[in-house]
Amino acid sequence: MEPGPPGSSGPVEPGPCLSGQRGADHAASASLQSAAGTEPGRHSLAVAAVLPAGGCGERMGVPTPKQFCSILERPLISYTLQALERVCWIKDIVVAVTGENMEVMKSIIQKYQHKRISLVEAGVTRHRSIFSGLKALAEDQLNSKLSKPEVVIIHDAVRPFVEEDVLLKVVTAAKEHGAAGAIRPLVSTVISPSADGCLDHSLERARHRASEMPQAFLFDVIYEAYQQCTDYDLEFGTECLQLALKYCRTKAKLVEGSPDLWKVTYKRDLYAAESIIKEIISQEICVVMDSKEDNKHVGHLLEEVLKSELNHVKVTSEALCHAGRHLQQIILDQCYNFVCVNVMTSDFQETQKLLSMLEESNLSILYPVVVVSVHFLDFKLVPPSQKMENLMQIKEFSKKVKERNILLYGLLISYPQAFIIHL
Ligand SMILES: Nc1ccn([C@@H]2O[C@H](COP(=O)(O)OP(=O)(O)OP(=O)(O)O)[C@@H](O)[C@H]2O)c(=O)n1
Ligand SMILES: O=C(CO)[C@H](O)[C@H](O)COP(=O)(O)O
Repeated sequence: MEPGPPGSSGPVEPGPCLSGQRGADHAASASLQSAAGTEPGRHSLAVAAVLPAGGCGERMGVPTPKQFCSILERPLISYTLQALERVCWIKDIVVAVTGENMEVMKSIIQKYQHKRISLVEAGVTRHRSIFSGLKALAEDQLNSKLSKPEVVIIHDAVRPFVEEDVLLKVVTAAKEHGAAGAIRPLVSTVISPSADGCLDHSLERARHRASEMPQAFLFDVIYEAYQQCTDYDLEFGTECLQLALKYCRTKAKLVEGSPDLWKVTYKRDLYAAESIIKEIISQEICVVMDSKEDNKHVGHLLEEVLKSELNHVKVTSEALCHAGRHLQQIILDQCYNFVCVNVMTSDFQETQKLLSMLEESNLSILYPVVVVSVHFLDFKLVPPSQKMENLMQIKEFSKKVKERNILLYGLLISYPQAFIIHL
């Protein structure tokens, strides 16, 4: 089966793998170590993850398994992998994929430069796929580059919005209780029908919860539970926490999760996921200026206009020329939109500086970063050949940084005309 959604668009531009750590990672990492009763720098808790990705997505109703459907030109599973991969304390990520989709998965790993991933053959049910992943992590595997973790996270490949804090919560709770899982309040009431299709009984909604993912387990607990499972469990079971309870008498700790943990199931969920990503990346705009002192800098005026026009968007401004410490922080705080206003020069040095900072930050690994480079030219004084040169230069930069998931647009302004070049 070929990857790509119904009517899927052109090639996907990869974002490289995050190599550095963000501040949040350090904090989470440190608290994981302390929760695990270890000290930073010494032996820390060994954590791995198993991602079942062997389903066919029947409910989505499209030929492509949903984990390979594209959202903003990138396969769904790549978002989920990246969300786990950026958590530095997850050592190995084992993905269960059908033999049929093994090559597709390999090409996604290569294209998006995913790291720390091992592939195993999925089973015919989700439980069998998870068991296959756990077997690969068990210590009795010959010639395996994987080692048995103390705690294993299980997370569906089709839940792309998993944050580090919930992973940390389930892992620390699993360390203490043996098992833990994310839950959400029920949206609808659960009822039980009788054989004749009539209501038998209804559950009190406030007393029940929806079980979501991620879940985490002491590896020995969940592996033992899967080894003892009946074929019926493996065929029809839908709840890993239940297996730990049934076969290891381990009562899972339940952890409140965020609404974004829901599982992409129906076609409309792909649109919902796309909207969530767009919302995440459109929360802030930073106007970058090429001079600090000038209060009348057109960048300040633009900032004011954007503030009054875009009510729900945080608008900040920062000068690039003063070592950019604040700008570094804005990038670290995950601002995805920049308008670089150049009044002092008509060359692209300032924009290039910003692009270098963005490239170094790895911000664009998960989601695209947009940069609009604004330049003022007096078209009466500047010969057409220079205008052309400027346009070509923006186009060249744009091509180069697109490979890094940075979308560069150029705006050359001369009164009274304005050109926007959509590159
Ligand atoms: N034999 C299977 C079946 C499911 N899964 C995975 O389990 C997760 C959650 O399952 P579900 O949402 O039910 O996925 P599908 O089985 O693909 O969907 P459907 O039930 O609509 O066919 C998905 O990441 C899916 O790929 C798996 O690894 N192996
Ligand atoms: O929600 C879950 C955790 O309990 C699972 O994702 C769910 O049970 C998967 O089941 P299915 O493959 O039947 O959709």
